[in-house]
Amino acid sequence: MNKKQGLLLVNLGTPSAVTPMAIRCYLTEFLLDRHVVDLPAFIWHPILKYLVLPKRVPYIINHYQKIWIEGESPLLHYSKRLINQLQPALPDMQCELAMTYGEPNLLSALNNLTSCEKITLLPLFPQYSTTTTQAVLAKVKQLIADNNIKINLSYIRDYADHPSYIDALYWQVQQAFSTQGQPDVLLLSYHGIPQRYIDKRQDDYVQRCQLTTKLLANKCHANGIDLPIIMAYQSKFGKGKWVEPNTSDILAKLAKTGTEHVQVICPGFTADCIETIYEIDEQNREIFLNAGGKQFYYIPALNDTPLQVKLIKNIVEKPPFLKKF
Ligand SMILES: C=CC1=C(C)c2cc3[nH]c(cc4nc(cc5[nH]c(cc1n2)c(C)c5CCC(=O)O)C(CCC(=O)O)=C4C)c(C)c3C=C
Ligand SMILES: [Fe+2]
Ligand SMILES: [Fe+2]
Repeated sequence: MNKKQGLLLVNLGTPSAVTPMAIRCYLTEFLLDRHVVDLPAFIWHPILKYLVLPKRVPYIINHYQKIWIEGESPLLHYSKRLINQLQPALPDMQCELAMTYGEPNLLSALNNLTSCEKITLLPLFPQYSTTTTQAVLAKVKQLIADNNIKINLSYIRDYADHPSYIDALYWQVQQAFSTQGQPDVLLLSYHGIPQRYIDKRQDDYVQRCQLTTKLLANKCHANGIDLPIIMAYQSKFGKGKWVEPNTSDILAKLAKTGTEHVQVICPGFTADCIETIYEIDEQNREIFLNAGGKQFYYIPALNDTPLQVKLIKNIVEKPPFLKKF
């Protein structure tokens, strides 16, 4: 039986294998998207091909190798598990997963949903950014036009301040504190973006991250968690100024000024991936401990937990900013 309603979850994308070719393919598609890198093509294309990829692919492949789970990238692994948990929780909806770049393919997911009367598109980026959410929206629009797909599609711009999202983060923090003890500082680390996108595109990403931080901090403080809750931006890529402060700088500074125990949560990542498992839990852990810190704990992403399933169910049932395509 065809379901009347459809739900399309879209995450970023990840290499399909830990081979130089697969990683090169993934990075090429991702980094050629003008929502991600906006440099003029005649400058950026040769830089990417002759400078960035020959350096980045051999560097990043070792890190992907270490984090690979059951034959696939963690981002894909957790996103697939999430959709499998979500489908029985939303029995009247047909749930599909796609990636902006690579597989599962966005066009196939759209085609699978054409028999639904109403479809909700939820980009899995809690904080809107032109580099992620807008990239999904533009690609979906293009695919619909190019393939003459007839669907009734609405989208959720983001859910940075959705009460169920703040609740889910709060419970994740609570759980960490009850198993690891309360740290001296809780650091919220969000993926960074180039500063010029904030200025040129009126991207409100930073405001959306600040709002999540404020609401989560209020919730923690209202529930008797009395410690500094701060935020920073990670994963700087390439030259040029990115939004600040930088996560690694903050962790080094905290350790040098006497903070012994830090816990880090990455609220912008719906699924654990190279940027959390390697960059935060390995690279930034080392930075903190080498600078004199004593205890570091990375609080996992919501992944396929019941908290995440409930969160998405609530968002879909009470959507914020539902917009027509
Ligand atoms: C100019 C480059 C980049 C921008 C802008 C950017 C924004 C951005 N990215 C995410 C989420 C993820 N990024 C991931 C990996 C990743 N990101 C970049 C570059 C930019 N990201 C690169 C080159 C990579 C690949 C890994 C690497 O070489 O370091 C991932 C993980 C993918 C995986 O396979 O695990 C996620 C998720 C957000 C939310 C964001 C802006 C808000
Ligand atoms: Fe990224
Ligand atoms: Fe990175």
